[in-house]
Amino acid sequence: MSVRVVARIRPLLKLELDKDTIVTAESIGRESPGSPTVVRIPNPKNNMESFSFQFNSVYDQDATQQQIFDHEVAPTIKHLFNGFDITIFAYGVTGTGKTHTMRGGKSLADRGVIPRLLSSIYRRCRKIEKDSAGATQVEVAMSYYEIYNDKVFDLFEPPEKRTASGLPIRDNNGKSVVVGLTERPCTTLKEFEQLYDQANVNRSTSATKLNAHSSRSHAILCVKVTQTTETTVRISTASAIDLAGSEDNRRTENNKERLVESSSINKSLFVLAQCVEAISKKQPRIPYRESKMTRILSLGQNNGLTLMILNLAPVRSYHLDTLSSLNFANRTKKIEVCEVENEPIFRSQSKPLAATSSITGSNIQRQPLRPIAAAHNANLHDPERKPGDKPEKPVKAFSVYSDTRKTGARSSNLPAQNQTLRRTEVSKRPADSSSSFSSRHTKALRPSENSSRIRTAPSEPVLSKASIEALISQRIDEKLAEKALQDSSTAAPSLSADLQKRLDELEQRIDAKEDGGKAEGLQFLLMAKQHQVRGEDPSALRMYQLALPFFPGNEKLRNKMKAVEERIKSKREAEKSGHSLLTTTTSAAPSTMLSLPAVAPVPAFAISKEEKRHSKARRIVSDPHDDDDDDFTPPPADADLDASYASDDSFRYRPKIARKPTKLKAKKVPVFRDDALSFQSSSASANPGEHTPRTAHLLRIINSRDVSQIRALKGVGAKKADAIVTCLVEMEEDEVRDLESLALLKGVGGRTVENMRLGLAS
Ligand SMILES: Nc1ncnc2c1ncn2[C@@H]1O[C@H](COP(=O)(O)OP(=O)(O)OP(=O)(O)O)[C@@H](O)[C@H]1O
Repeated sequence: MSVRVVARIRPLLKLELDKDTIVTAESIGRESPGSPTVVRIPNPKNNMESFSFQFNSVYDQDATQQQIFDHEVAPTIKHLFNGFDITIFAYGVTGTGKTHTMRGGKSLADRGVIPRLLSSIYRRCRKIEKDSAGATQVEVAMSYYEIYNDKVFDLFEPPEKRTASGLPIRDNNGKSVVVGLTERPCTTLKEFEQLYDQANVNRSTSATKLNAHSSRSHAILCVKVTQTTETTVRISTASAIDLAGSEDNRRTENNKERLVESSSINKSLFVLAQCVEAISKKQPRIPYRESKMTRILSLGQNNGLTLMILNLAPVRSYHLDTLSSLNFANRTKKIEVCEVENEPIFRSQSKPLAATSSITGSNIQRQPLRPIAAAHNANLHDPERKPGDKPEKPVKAFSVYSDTRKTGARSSNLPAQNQTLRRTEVSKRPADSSSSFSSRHTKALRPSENSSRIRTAPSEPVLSKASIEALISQRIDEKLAEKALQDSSTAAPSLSADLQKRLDELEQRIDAKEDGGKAEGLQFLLMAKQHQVRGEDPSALRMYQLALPFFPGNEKLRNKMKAVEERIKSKREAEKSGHSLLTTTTSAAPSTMLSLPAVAPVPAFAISKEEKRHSKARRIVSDPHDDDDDDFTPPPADADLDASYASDDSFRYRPKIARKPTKLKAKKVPVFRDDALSFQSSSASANPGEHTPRTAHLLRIINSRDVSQIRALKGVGAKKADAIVTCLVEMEEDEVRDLESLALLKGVGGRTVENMRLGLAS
């Protein structure tokens, strides 16, 4: 099923005026007036026009905490107890009410999703224990942590106990887990409240111009529910995530410390948007690993149920930020998550219960995914696939709805994404086709041998012969599916397999270098490179700008930025002169577009020329019945260069317009004299066989891309070695084939090559 997305418009704050309200909730068509599903917002270019975005539900300013909980969260609780993980996260710009929604206030009426969730969980625990006359025991334990400046900190630990690098994240059975988190058993609501309040004191919050109590971190609360019967143990987790809000630093007037926090927040949200974009475009690489938040959230990779609460401010001062958020949410709602329950562990064959008491660290106990679900989602068997077809999408445990408009969508009252169920609908279990948590009947619709075994009377043998056989065959299936997944992933599209590998290596290096600022800076550099590789120069420039504070005075970085700036400038000039039609469209962009956040958190995805032609048609002009599900795609701003860097335009996805690969151009370079051979500057790649042993050795070292080996070469320091590897990553060719090509790498030059070569023992 897809991620359930609901929007909540917060009430006006003290200094906000009613006349500035621009965001409203509306119902469509035949739906009852009491259940709005559309957010309407004016076109920033033309107030007479409006855009509308449809979600599963929309809550207006007067919606209460109770309503949000009762309609959106309460229905998920029975699924939690049926073995599904649930993820609830609040997303939105700073000051839009995420913390209010998730945590809420102290009074009963003001309590947010989290305390209500816990209250409900405890109620259900008691009921289960009572109904089973004590045969089923339910334990609740919690861990609570924050991601601050891309580092993970345990909120159950006081700040003075934190290490500078935070807690590491590891992959465990395809799940990202934080190693070394405290897990607190928590048996009553009162106990929970004490723990939670205490932990929140440790959370990084601070006053900004936009919010007196702004969260400076992403906070993740994991509630582990363990149900134990005489024969089985079933563990499921509810994760409630209060994301930090994106910020326009020109509006916040943040100081240096806030700026660093803010750029980290914005970066992680930007990566999240990139992940959503990559998923929706079925790109082979989803950049989850580029930020800790996306790794942990694993949107689209996590199993179970996912609810996103999109928090919106109603007023004009948030106009563009709100559009950005709506755009993001519009894409997110199309992500399909795999609804897989955590199978019970049979106590007779599992480790003792004590060993399963932690969901954190490496000892997480979870049954593998059901092979049928995994295989289904991994597209392992596509009978219609022909040899010449495009490569299949990479193996991820999700599938994605098409962005394209579906004809006939209006004929149904169901939210648009639920009308577009395609291939998954056929083979998925019936529960998957439901759009609403409340309408699922998991147990009844998911008969499985295991679940029937859970209900086995205690007097029966723990495992019958048939069940052992079934278990063995299930394990074999799982192993086969696992292997197929691995095989399939290695056969992922080779479009840029090599490049991909190098990027991954770079990522791993960054991961390994969790040494504070530098790793952060390297992350930005990595992202810059990725953008550059994709031909998205404005985004690359933005990332270089974000990296700059981490490498102050780095001339190379500045030069790189200059080069990118020039490239953008000339591209724009070429566009202006070559595509007058396009220019006409872009010049229509509103001036307000230029005032988008300096670090736009969410890309306003650009449209292709073809789409641009239809963009008018996509806008919904005062038509309350129009349930157009397409993205809001404002035309690109006709920004002058500098302004465009600061605009969303910088983050627009540009269709790949015949990007020129980085080729080593033949230009005049020094003549290198080796012991026996000399290579002329303009010579094509020399045959490696012609190299002297020393040159061949040097090229081998360079092509190893091993920074430590390269750094050991004469005249090459750490920075230069890094720069060389960076160039190699960006390079179109597989390897450097001769000394001339080596000298052409940025920052190398003839003298360095000569030094490197002479420094090697012949
Ligand atoms: N539904 C609501 N009812 C009443 N007040 C609200 C509501 N939503 C938000 N507020 C108020 O708006 C202000 C900002 O809300 P909150 O701190 O929850 O925003 P946020 O999105 O978490 O911001 P940040 O990302 O900076 O942490 C707070 O004063 C909060 O009390």
